[in-house]
Amino acid sequence: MATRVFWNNTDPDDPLARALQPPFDESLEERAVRIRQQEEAARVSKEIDEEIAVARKAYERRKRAIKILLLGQAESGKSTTLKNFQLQFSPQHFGKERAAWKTIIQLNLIRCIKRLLEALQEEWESSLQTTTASSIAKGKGVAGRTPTTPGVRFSTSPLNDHHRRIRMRLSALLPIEDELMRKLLPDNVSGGRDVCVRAGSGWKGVLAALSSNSSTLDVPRNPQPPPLVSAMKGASRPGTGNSQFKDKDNPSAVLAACRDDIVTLWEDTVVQAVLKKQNVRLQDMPGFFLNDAGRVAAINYEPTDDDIVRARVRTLGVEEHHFTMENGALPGTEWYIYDVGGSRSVRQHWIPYFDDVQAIIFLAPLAFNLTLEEDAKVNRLEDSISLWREVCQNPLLSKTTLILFLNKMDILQATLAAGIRVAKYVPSYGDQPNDVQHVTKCANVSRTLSAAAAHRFV
Ligand SMILES: Nc1nc2c(ncn2[C@@H]2O[C@H](COP(=O)(O)OP(=O)(O)OP(=O)(O)O)[C@@H](O)[C@H]2O)c(=O)[nH]1
Ligand SMILES: [Mg+2]
Repeated sequence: MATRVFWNNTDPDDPLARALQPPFDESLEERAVRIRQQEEAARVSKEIDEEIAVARKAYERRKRAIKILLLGQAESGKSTTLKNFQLQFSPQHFGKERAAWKTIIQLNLIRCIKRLLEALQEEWESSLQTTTASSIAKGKGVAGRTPTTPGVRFSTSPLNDHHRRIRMRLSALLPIEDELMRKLLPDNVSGGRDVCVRAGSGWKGVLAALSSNSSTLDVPRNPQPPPLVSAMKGASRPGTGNSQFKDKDNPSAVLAACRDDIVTLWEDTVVQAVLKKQNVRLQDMPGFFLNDAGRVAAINYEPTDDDIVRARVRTLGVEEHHFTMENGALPGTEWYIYDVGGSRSVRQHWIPYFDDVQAIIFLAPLAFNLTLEEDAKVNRLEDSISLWREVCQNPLLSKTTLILFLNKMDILQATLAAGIRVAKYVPSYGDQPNDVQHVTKCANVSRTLSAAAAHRFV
């Protein structure tokens, strides 16, 4: 058998060749061992050569690929832009992630329900009163009942026992949320009201596996009566072989069991009045799916493309998305899109990506009446403007193409149509007309920035 050796110099004066010479008195066994070692060394060397060739090819491919960095404050729409891009130009890749998004959408719905239940709880607590002789005389009491003894606590809320019962049943969704969040973020980072994911943690794989496992569970197609009730009473125990134990950990089954309650509670006029009174606009929450609850909470729910685009996860860190364009102007080209977290505490992680991308797409939502979630003193529009200014003036980006997307136009139009005045929230806006055209012009500060103006697109 031919043996490949590292060093093939047979010059007797060469010190390395001399050192590698087999000893004169080498036995047959020693020779066999030596040859085996040489063969092993040759195999390892070949493997290393192949790995280097693969890495070089990947490096060349990456060098030729189009690399884009998405920037902007939290909730500016970076991940949504990425999803829209994938949906448009790489639909097969987009479709493969459907299972992971299903769980995120279910979590988004559960978060909305949680906020709704909190608002109801606040209403009950704020309406609690203690009877006094005068309140009894006025006939005040719990819906339809008049307390007759002074010192008894009662509620003056229009919410009644029917709402209370629904709320109790829906509270079974909360442990599901905790459990899913533990699987998504084992280090338990709080994302405030949002579902969070850590970049590079393989969260889509974790969720896709969860989603396919839960669809193979023995779940009732028409959960009547809801399995949830027995789960809440602790009737199902592990090891009993009762499929209802599995159901209580399965988001699809629990949501299906709660579906009618969710729809009933959300559509209830008294509940809507309470939300209005408390100034709680759940429809403005990122990842709002209560209007779709009948569909999303169905046992056989499959997310639509639109659901996936609307789903909300807060990005922590920087996520690299690599895909090949399937259609469009450049089919077959490889793209790397970096999606970053936008909240103030994570913006320092953007810098290492600055010198490796050809273009930056900067998302600036025209949310003039909102403040940052991480700092309620900072107006979102003003933050976007100063952030865009910093990006434009960064010397590391002097050769990078910068593209400004003025985002969430639909929200701007609705806000202006509701008569909300920009100057009230952004004093520097002055007495300019309160219309889309002027707000857009105000946000487009790039015109005033001198640095590398040739590379700015708006
Ligand atoms: N109405 C409306 N909503 C939008 C638009 N673009 C994005 N959204 C919503 O805004 C929310 C935040 O969008 P994301 O894309 O998750 O924001 P992000 O910039 O990635 O946020 P972080 O990951 O926290 O930095 C989501 O619920 C989106 O559905 C838009 O043009 N109009
Ligand atoms: Mg994001």
